[in-house]
Amino acid sequence: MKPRIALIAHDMKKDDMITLAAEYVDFLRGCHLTATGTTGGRLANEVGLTIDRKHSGPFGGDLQIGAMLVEGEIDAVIFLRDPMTPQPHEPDINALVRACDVHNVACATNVSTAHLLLAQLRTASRK
Ligand SMILES: O=C(CO)COP(=O)(O)O
Repeated sequence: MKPRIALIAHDMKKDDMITLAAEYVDFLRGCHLTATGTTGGRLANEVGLTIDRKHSGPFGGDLQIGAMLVEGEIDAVIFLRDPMTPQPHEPDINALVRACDVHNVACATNVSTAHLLLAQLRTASRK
């Protein structure tokens, strides 16, 4: 089965997400990708990925992805959070990260961990 990966980035981290996705584009093309609205739009336009786009984070996108995760529909989350900027939907962000912990779903919240996670998933997919 294709890895099912959620990709989410706050505004100050979106450029990092684009760079990361471009680096793993060949692998990501073979995955089922879900993203919050604006992140997904940029990944589609700038990296050419096919993405299942949910609402923007502040409008419930994190919660939609959290609900998918609870239903067992997401294998890994790359969530590049901005720790320096207050977000209006902080409770939704915490709910998504908590859901990852509750359901033991891998969740990378910074670029270094995202590299480790994507590299591992890519290696596993080649076996
Ligand atoms: O706010 C977000 C995650 O909490 C991301 O939402 P967007 O991808 O729509 O900017």
